[in-house]
Order: sequence, then structure tokens, then C-alpha cells
Amino acid sequence: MDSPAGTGQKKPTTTQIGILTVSDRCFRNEAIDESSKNLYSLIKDQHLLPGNVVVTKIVPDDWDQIKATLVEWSDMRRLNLILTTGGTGFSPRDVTPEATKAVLEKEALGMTLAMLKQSLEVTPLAMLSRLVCGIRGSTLIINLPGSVKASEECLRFVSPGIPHAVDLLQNKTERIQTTHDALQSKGVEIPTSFKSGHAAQKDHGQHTGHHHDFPESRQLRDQGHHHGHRHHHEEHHFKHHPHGNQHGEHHHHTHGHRDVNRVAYRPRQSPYPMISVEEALGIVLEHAQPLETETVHLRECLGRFLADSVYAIDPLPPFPASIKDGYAVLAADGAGNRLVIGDSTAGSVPKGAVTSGYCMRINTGAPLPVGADSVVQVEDTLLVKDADDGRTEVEIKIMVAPKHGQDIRSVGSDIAKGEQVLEKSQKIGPSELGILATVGAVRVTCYKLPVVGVMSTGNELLEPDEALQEGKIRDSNRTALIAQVLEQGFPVLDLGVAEDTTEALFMKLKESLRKCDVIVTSGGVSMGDKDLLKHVLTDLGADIKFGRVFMKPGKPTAFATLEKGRKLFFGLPGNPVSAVVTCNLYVIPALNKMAGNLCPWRTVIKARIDEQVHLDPRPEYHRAVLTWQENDPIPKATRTGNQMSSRLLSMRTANVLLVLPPKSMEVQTIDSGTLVDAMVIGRL
Ligand SMILES: Nc1nc2c(c(=O)[nH]1)N[C@H]1C(S)=C(S)[C@@H](COP(=O)(O)OP(=O)(O)OC[C@H]3O[C@@H](n4cnc5c(N)ncnc54)[C@H](O)[C@@H]3O)O[C@H]1N2
Ligand code: MOO
Ligand SMILES: [Mg+2]
Repeated sequence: MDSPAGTGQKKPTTTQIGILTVSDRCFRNEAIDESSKNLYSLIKDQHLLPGNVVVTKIVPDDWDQIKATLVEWSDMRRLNLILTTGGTGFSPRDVTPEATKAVLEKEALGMTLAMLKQSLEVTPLAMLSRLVCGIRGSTLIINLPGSVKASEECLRFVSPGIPHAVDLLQNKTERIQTTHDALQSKGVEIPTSFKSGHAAQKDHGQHTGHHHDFPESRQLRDQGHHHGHRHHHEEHHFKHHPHGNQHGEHHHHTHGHRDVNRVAYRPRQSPYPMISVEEALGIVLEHAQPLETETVHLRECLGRFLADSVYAIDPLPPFPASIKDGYAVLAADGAGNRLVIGDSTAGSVPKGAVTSGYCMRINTGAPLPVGADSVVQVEDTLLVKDADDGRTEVEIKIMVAPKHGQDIRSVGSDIAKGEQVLEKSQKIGPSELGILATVGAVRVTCYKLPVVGVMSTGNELLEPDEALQEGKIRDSNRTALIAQVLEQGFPVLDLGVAEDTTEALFMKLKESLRKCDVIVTSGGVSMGDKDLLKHVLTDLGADIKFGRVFMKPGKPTAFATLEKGRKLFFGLPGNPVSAVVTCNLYVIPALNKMAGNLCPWRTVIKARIDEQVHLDPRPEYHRAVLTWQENDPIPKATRTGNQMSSRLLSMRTANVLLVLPPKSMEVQTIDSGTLVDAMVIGRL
């Protein structure tokens, strides 16, 4: 339903605005969405606000749809401003404020008050407006009333604060960078305190700009909001070009691309909103799509997922087969003596027919002879005489069940002709392979397996077979991650180690993208000045979906798609445990989904912790070993000692990750014996 409004291709640094109309009637086309049109015109034609309306949408007064759009526009489209109109009143269907609150990370009460205060001066009925304003990630969300008049009034009341708010929500670095460039463009000389080695190298070629780190003045700048003459510059600057000039051009913002070599400018706060594990996994699985299919020989498809259902051309058994070793008889003959007229052995076709008074010896799996309708197992017979003329007589000691077919597998009783024997998306294990063999399906259509490239990053890394050197450590992540992916049955490419330079990373990633469907790196995704991956990804045209997850270990995990979503990139944290844990949580489910597995989630079972655990402010994944006691169906979970994210020993023998909730005001510890969720990551 998104109608991309204002499709003029502006530079992406313009303030991006979305207008969300919440109205059952507009959604059902029973009313024209006048408010949205008016708001759009106020921004586009009357320039009430700087920026571009890049998307408008109408949703019904439905909590979920409002919420989903707000989340998508904030987290995925990363809009700077979302204006909702409608659904802020007292009628039963009015839920916009509630849906908005559900997605806000911080409320912006001042804006709400600004609108309500001035609205109340217009009419006391404004007290019935329940609108809400706030922040999600770096997006400002403002509820406006539904009517054209009230929504225009409120936008006018709140608009003076929006440009500044939007700017503050952008990464602070932009502010510092902007002020810095603005001052420089005004010819204000900024003291050069030092050129960092790398920067110097860079400067050497281009002599552009200076690489500075001026802690004291930056300190002033950081506090620039409250005092100091510099403030006026900033204030003046922002007033003058709040968001570039009227045409939305940007003079100073360098939103998209930051010069990562200006170490002093590295962000002080991550620009990536912290999202929950559930959201992160949801985003990963949304972008992990099943690959194309291919035909694979029976011998090569163990562990693969079927791309088509498989049917039986023939019935099984194809003939009525005996279940026992004994004698084929007519049930009607009941108990008594019989002359044996021959035998039917598996693999042969019996000659002759069984008639009343006669029987035929038969083996398990052998075809039932014509005329016979039951089999009596040899244990229920006696040899009467074995004449030397070959005429053998046996006594059938039991009454054969009146229903025909005793101890016979009728034609198709195991698999009927035309029956679906395997379903699309089913995983092919040993038994499924047997079924494929049964029906003669030796050429199997499966989903392709994603080719996974694993790369480590970091100047500190040595190969496992190298002796330690000053300041170096051995690379354990690549070995562990490759093994995890192999263990899941996916083809893996070892992409080696990229040292901490944008060039090295860029080249390696570009090269790897040609060969892999999925790239898994570890290291270089947190806040360090050598944590360059996220920048390089931007240069590669990646669409970074998230860069921080509210979890421990694994907080700085990054996920991106490349080549229009065809390739996935996982930037796992460098800490060895964080890398292995996040591979379990995000990479393995994604690979499974790409390989055609419709249930890619990890299995979570209940276990009882055997000691008191102190909770962390983040949801934590403790490594543990499950064991079963004879009298307790619930397994016991024993943790693997110190859970530091760097301590790979904590992964040793762990077969589950205990999913522990974050610490809260009410609960700081979990007592021994408590039932907790245990995500299965190893053999139980
Ligand atoms: N100022 C902040 N610093 C850090 C934060 C933060 O929020 N603010 N997050 C911390 C958390 S949490 C994690 S996790 C780590 C992740 O950092 P990176 O992903 O950038 O990883 P690196 O810095 O490259 O390395 C971290 C650590 O792991 C060692 N390492 C890296 N690669 C390997 C490998 N292949 N084999 C073995 N060991 C490896 C590396 O030497 C470091 O000791 O960031 C925290 N910092
Ligand atoms: O998130 Mo980190 O992996 O806790 O150390
Ligand atoms: Mg780091």
C-alpha cells in the first residue's frame, strides 16, 4: 500500500518523511484521505518542514498494522520523521497512540504538550486528543489528529521543533562533523593537533582537510548546547541551514558516508538501534529466502530439503506378499491335513495354484500363490509325512482367522499406487533416502545449499599452526565457525583473514561475494576505530539491516543483504564465544531456511538450572550441559563455568544455550531448580 510520494530523486541525506493515515474508512475507500494530502502539500509546497515525503500509506485503525508500519518505516526504511494522522481520539477503534507507544523507545512529551497546549487555546475539545510523540532508533514519530484542520494546526504547532529534533536524532558525529565543516567553510581556522599515522598517509596523496583530534574543544562542543560562544555558531549554523537550503540540498551533512579515518570522529554512540533477539531473528529469516532448486542424485542428497513432493508410481508390495515363513492355504479349509504342492520363495514367482486340500510352502516376502488367501506360520503346523515320492503332507493345527489375508501384506498395503511418500520441504535423512530408493526416485529435486564463506578479521590474528608473536593471538573463530557450518551440512569456503583496513576488507568481501551466497565474518563490528566492517559494507552497497542486538554475548552483531537481497552478510562479533553463539542463533537458521527448511528455528526445551544464576542487564545465553537423572523427566542444566564472551572454554562440551531474561527491577537472580529455556546446539 506504500505509494512512494515525491519521487524526485533527492540525495539520500534529505530528511525523509513518511505520512501514515490511520483510518478504517479511508482504508476501505469510503472516504478520501484529505489530511494526508494536506500534510503533504504543507511540506512539499508550503515548506512548512524541510525534507521530502518519501512514502505515504493508509492503514485501518488496526493496532498490528499501525505498529508494523511504524517499525518498518523506522527500522528498515530508517525514515527521519513519521507523521501519523487519525485514530487519536476516544472512539473504540482509536488505537494509534497505543500502537505508537508500543514501538517508541523514548517519548517526546514536549512535542505532545506543544500541540495540546496550543490546540486547547483553539478549542477545549482538544483535551480529547490522546496523541503521542516519541523516538524509535533515529526516527521521530508524531501522532496528529485525523481531521484536516486539526492535523494542520498541530503540525504547525509542533513544526518549529522538528528540524532540530531530527538533527539530534541523526548520529551526533554528523552534528560535530557538520559544525566542524560549517566553521571551516566560514574560514574559521580549526587548530590541527595531530595527524594520525594512517590519516597522514591518506593526506599525503590528496592534501584535503585535516585529521584532527582536539579533545578539549570537542569536549566543549559536546556540551555546546548549554554555554560558550561556540554555541551561537552552532545555533546560528543550524538556524541558517537546518537541513540544507529550501531545495533540500545538503551543504554540510555527510550522512551517508563518514570518513572512517578521522578517528576522533568515530561515533560515540552506535548509530544502530539496539533491537531484540526476536526482531533480529525475524529480520534475518525474512531475508533468508529458499535458493533455486537443482536435481541431485540419490547418493548426494542426504541432509538436503526436498523441493517437490515425491509420489509412488508402483504400489508396495507390488504383489500380495507373505509376512511369515509357513504355508499358503485357503482359509476356508480350516484346520487339518494338506498336501504340499510346491514352494514360493522370495524373488521367485510360484508355479501352480493352491486349491482346497492343498497348500504351498512360502517364505516371508514371497508372493502368495494363486488360489491361496492366507498364510499359516510354520510354528502352527506339524509334519504329517514326507513321502519319498515327494508328496509331503502337513497338518494345519489352527483355525485360520475367518477374515482372509492372515499374515499377508496385500498389494499396496505399505505404499499405495500414486501415494505421496515425501512432502516438499521435507528434510532428507537416511530413512527418507530409503523411501526414495523404494519408489525408484534416484534423481531428486532439492533446494540448492547456500555456499558459505567464513572470514576472520583483525591484525592480531595468527594461523593455528603459527607460534605466538608479540601482541598476536591465534584465530579460533574461523576454525570454529567453519566447523559449525560444516556440521550443519553446508558447503563452506575458507576466506582467510582480512587485516583491519578498509581496502583489505573491501577487496576480500568483493572477491568473496562472487563465490558465496552467505558471508560470515567475525570481529570488527563494535565501536573501535578499527571496526571498519559496517563502513565497508556501506561502500559495497550493502543494506545493513541491523548492527546491534540486545543480547549477551553477541551485542554488536551486524546483518546485511547485498545484491538486492540475494546475498546475506553476517558480521559476527570477534569475541570467540560471541561468534559461536551468534552463529547458532542467526546464521544456522538462515542457512536452513535458504536450503528449503520451513522450520529453521533452533529447538528450545525446558531444563532445570542446578545453581543460582545472576542475571545480566542484557538477555544472556549461558552455555550449559544437559543431563538426565533417572527419576526426573526434566533434564538438569549445568553451566560451563565463567561465561565471559572471550572464554571459548565456556563453549566446551556445551550442548545447550540457556536463554536467560535480562535483569529487571523485580528479578536480579534465578534460583537453583528453576525451569529455564534451553536452546539445543549440540548432541543431547
Ligand atoms: N566501547 C565499546 N567497546 C565494545 C563494545 C561496546 O559496546 N562499546 N562491545 C563489546 C562487545 S559486547 C563485543 S562482543 C566486542 C566485539 O567486538 P568486535 O566485533 O569489534 O571484535 P574485535 O574487536 O575485532 O575482537 C574482539 C575480541 O575478540 C578477539 N578476536 C577477534 N577475532 C578473533 C578470532 N578470529 N579468533 C580469536 N579471537 C578473535 C579480539 O582479539 C578481541 O579480543 O566488542 C566489545 N567492545
Ligand atoms: O556482546 Mo559481547 O558478545 O557480550 O561480548
Ligand atoms: Mg572491535
